[in-house]
Amino acid sequence: MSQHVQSRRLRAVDLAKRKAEGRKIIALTAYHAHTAGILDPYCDFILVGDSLGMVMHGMESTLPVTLEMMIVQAQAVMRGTARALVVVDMPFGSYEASREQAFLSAARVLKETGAGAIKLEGGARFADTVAFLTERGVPVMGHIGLTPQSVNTMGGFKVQGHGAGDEARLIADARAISDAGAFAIVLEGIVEPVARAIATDPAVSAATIGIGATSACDGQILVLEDMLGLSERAPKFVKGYGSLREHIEGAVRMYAEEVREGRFPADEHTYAPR
Ligand SMILES: Nc1nc(=O)c2c([nH]1)NC[C@@H]1CN(c3ccc(C(=O)N[C@@H](CCC(=O)O)C(=O)O)cc3)CN21
Ligand SMILES: CC(C)C(=O)C(=O)O
Ligand SMILES: [Mg+2]
Repeated sequence: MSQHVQSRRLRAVDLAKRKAEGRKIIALTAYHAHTAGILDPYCDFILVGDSLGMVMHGMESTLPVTLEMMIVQAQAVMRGTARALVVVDMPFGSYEASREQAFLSAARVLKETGAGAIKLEGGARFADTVAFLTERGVPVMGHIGLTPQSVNTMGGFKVQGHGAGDEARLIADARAISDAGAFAIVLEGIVEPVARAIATDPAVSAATIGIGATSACDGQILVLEDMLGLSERAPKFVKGYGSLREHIEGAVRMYAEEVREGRFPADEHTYAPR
């Protein structure tokens, strides 16, 4: 009898194992079906991030993003992918009020999109929420350090971990979220030695995913439009792997020129009568 090998999506539990295996976790954000499809063979997980508010909609922060916006883009990313785990950000206001609010919002995301996990921002104070969700079948990715939804209380998008007190707080945050059952934790905008201490902490069993953190993390993530060179401005931690802005501008300039001069459309772009 032949064994039928069914290809399936990676799951949160598969990524959790990577920490022990020492095989790096590759991740990028995506908000659209087609870009997500390009990433799918290369990424272990694709994050539908609430950064979509800033990247797609020109918002000044991620605060105005709604659960409905996240669900619509997560549906698009699910349609465009087959292999990668899809993780969806819980937007500001959809999970902080109570563990129950968090569960109801997370359940909507999993039911309406088919995504395999959610991500929420916050440290030790959200440990009970992480445990509540995990115990009820929702895989949770944590996110500590520079948490953009706290821009108003942080006083800007400020790198975290300066000073011994802040280091101790971040280490406690990582341990609390990990102990609560998070399968992974995003470490964003944390000074390198502190991020390294967390990523190599034997008391942190969750896989660590860095963005502006340290190469010692179990994986890395960037906002796709930033690394492609499409974003107008990108944080210092971004490496440009492409220059899409110039590429798009060049194409649009040529198109405008050809339309102006009547060189587009040419014969091959028009219909002859039958
Ligand atoms: N396009 C995009 N890329 C991101 O990485 C991203 C978003 N949007 N939106 C949500 C958050 C906001 N993020 C940001 C935004 C700005 C900085 C920034 O300008 N940081 C300063 C250092 C600030 C300080 O420590 O005082 C820098 O120079 O990088 C960092 C992260 C990360 N996330
Ligand atoms: C930057 C990543 C980690 C994120 O949370 C987002 O894109 O919203
Ligand atoms: Mg986010």
